[in-house]
Amino acid sequence: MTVKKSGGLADVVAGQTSISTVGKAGMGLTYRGYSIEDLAANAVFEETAYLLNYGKLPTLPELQAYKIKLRKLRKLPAGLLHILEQLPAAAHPMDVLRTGVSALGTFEPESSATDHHAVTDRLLACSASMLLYWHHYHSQGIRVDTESDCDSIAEHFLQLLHGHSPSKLHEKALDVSLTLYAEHEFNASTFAARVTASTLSDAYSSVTTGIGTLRGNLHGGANEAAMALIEAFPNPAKAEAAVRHMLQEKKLIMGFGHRVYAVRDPRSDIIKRWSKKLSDDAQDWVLYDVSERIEQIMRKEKQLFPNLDFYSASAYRLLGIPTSLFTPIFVISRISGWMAHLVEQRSHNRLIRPNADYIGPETASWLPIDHRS
Ligand SMILES: CC(=O)SCCNC(=O)CCNC(=O)[C@H](O)C(C)(C)COP(=O)(O)OP(=O)(O)OC[C@H]1O[C@@H](n2cnc3c(N)ncnc32)[C@H](O)[C@@H]1OP(=O)(O)O
Ligand SMILES: O=C([O-])CC(=O)C(=O)O
Repeated sequence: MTVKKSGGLADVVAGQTSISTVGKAGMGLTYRGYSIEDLAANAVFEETAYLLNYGKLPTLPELQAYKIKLRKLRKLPAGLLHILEQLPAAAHPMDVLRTGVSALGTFEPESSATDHHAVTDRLLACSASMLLYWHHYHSQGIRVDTESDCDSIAEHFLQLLHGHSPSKLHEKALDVSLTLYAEHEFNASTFAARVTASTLSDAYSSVTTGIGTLRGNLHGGANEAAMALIEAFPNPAKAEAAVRHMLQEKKLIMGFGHRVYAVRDPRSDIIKRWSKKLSDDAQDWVLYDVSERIEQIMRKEKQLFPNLDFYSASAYRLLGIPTSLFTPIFVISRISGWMAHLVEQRSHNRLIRPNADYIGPETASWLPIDHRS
C-alpha cells in the first residue's frame, strides 16, 4: 500500500477560483474555460493576458488597442533606471525583477484612483524593460532604450536582448511559452500573492511576493536548474549514465514531477514540440536529444513526467537566452495570472490565515538570564 505524504497543504482545497482548472479529470488545463492547447495554437500572449484579466477573449479591435496600450508603457522612470544601475552586476535577475517591481511601486503606487488593470498593464509591458536594461548596463555598459515599436511582448523581449528583430519562428516560440506560463491556479507563488492581497496590501506587494516565491528551484527556478543539468552532457549516453547515478543517490531531477498532475503536464507536450521545431531550425539537436533521453529514464525509473520547466530550458537556450533570464521570463508571463488572482481575491476577500498544530514544548517556567546555561 502506498502511504501518501502529508504536509505542504497537499490535497487541501484552499479556496475557489474561476480563472483556471488544473488537473481536473476530463477538463485538462483551461484558462477561463479555454483549453491550453487551443490557446497555445491560436492565441497570442497579449490575448491570453487579456482573457485572464478581463475575463473574456478580446475582439480584434480590443486586442489591437490593448497591444498599442502595452507598447506605450515600456519606458521606465528615470529613478528606476538609476536604481537598476546601482544593483550589483552579479545579482540574480530574479532579485533584480523583484527589486524593480517593488521600486516601481514607489514611483507609481497603486492608489484608489488607479485601477488594478493599470498596474497589470504597466508590469506586463515594462518588466522585460527592467530586466534587460539592467542586463545590458551591467554586461556591456550600455544604457538601452527600452521603448520600441515591437508588436508583442515576445518580440520586445528578444529584440531588447539581442539588439535585432527576432525571426517569426523565435518570436512565436517565446510567445507560446508566455501563454503556457501565464496561469496555474493555486501554485505556490500565486497562493503567496493571494495571501498578500488578502491583507488588503497593494498590487506591487502581491507581485513582489509572487516573484520571491517563484524563484526557488522547486517552483519556477526549476527551468534554470534543468538547463544546468541538460547542458552538462555532450550526448544522450552520458546524460543517461549521470541521471541513473543521480537517481541512485536520491537526487531530484529538476523539471520532473508535479504536485497536482499525476500522469502528465499538458503544457510539456506543447513546449516539447517547440523545442524540437527550434532544434530543427538551428540544425542542432544535442539539447533536445539529451532532454529526450532524460525524459525516457525518468519515465522508466521513476514513472515521472516532464513538467513545463523541462523542455522550456532547451527551447529558451535555442532562442539564445542566457540561463539566468529563464525564470524572469516566467515572471513576465505569470504577472498576468497573479494579477487575475489578486482581483479575484479582492472581489470576495477574507484574510487568509490558517491554523497550525502546536508541537513545541509544554509551558516552561521563566529562566532569569543568569540561570541559563
Ligand atoms: C512550473 C512549475 O513550477 S512545475 C514544478 C517545478 N519543480 C521541479 O521540477 C522540481 C523537481 N520536482 C519536485 O521537486 C517535485 O516533483 C515537486 C516539488 C514539483 C512536487 O513535489 P511534491 O508534490 O511534494 O512531491 P514529492 O516531493 O512528495 O515527490 C514524491 C516522490 O517522488 C520523488 N520525486 C518527485 N519529483 C522528483 C524529481 N523531479 N526527481 C526525482 N524524484 C522526484 C520524490 O523524491 C518523492 O520520493 P519519496 O516518496 O521516495 O520521498
Ligand atoms: O502548479 C504548480 O504547482 C506549479 C506550476 O506548474 C505552475 O505554477 O505553473
